[in-house]
Amino acid sequence: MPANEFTLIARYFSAYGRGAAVELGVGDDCAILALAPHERLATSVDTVVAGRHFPEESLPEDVGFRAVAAAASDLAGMGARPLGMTLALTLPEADELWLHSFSQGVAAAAVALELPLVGGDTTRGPLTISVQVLGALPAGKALLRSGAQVGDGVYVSGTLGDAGGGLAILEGRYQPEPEAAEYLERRFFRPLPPLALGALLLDTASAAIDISDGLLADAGHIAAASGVRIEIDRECLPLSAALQAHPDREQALAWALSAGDDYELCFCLPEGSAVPRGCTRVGAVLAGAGVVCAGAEGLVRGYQHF
Ligand SMILES: Nc1ncnc2c1ncn2[C@@H]1O[C@H](COP(=O)(O)OP(=O)(O)O)[C@@H](O)[C@H]1O
Ligand SMILES: Cc1ncc(C[n+]2csc(CCOP(=O)(O)OP(=O)(O)O)c2C)c(N)n1
Ligand SMILES: [Mg+2]
Repeated sequence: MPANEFTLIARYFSAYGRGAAVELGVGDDCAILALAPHERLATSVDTVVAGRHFPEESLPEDVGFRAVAAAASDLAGMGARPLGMTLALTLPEADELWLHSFSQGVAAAAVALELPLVGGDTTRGPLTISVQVLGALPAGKALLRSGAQVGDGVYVSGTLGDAGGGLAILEGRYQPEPEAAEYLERRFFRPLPPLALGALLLDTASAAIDISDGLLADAGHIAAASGVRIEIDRECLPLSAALQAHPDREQALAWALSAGDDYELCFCLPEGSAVPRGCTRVGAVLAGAGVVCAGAEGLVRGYQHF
């Protein structure tokens, strides 16, 4: 007999819900999560669709991991402490091999990012995966897009452009050495948004955003929300060893500026602030509007869904 939706939920999605904040997880009308006194709830949802957010032929385990990480990235961008997540899943059929592998990826991300799976929804239709994340923010603190001040430095975490390179490999547009290929594909499928860095920045950063659409586009959201101009220096962009080995530096820089899928942070710090480990200064906040980057005039900024 084919499994019904409750069997599928029990089999694949009910075992990853334990966490310090979880009072009630999968199985009732709502989950119940506890906030500490003086904390507030931060929440965000992101959907991923085959062929648009990941190649159709991706391994289900990678799809599951990536969907959770992409959603968790917004908690990092806000400085929120992860509490838990819910998963809304629309499936064309009850393919248990697919579900087993997918749920392993979700579970791996749940552990890595400390986001217990506390609830969700399972329906039939074209494959669509939505992850809602729940986080906690201390009273009066949050990393908003709107606080950048003229004179601040602009920083990013980690390295940029790796996922763009990974997608190019998956789509047959780039063939590096096997070691670089493995690293770049992993950066596409297994991003780890820097949640601890987000929380650390709550006391120092004037503004922040997670980089999902590419540095130029996402820095543009800070510039617009803060009423400032941001200048990015292409030569300062942090590139991984794998991208530095790219024979065409222009292509590597283009990925770092505009391919997106990085799930790193872009943030602004007042002059003289200590720079967190693993972060790089890439530009400055000036009076005016928009994002300027010499040498990047022709690049498309941000992924357009419509
Ligand atoms: N259908 C919608 N209804 C209400 N708010 C939405 C909807 N789609 C997006 N938003 C909100 O618009 C803002 C920008 O969305 P998006 O670009 O997806 O942000 P992010 O890159 O952080 O995921 C966010 O605050 C998001 O919550
Ligand atoms: C097959 C495939 N093609 C293209 C991309 C590139 N891409 C798709 S959506 C996107 C931006 C982020 O997605 P969005 O739904 O806008 O997420 P949000 O900004 O809301 O977090 C990027 C860079 C991809 N990840 N996979
Ligand atoms: Mg979104």
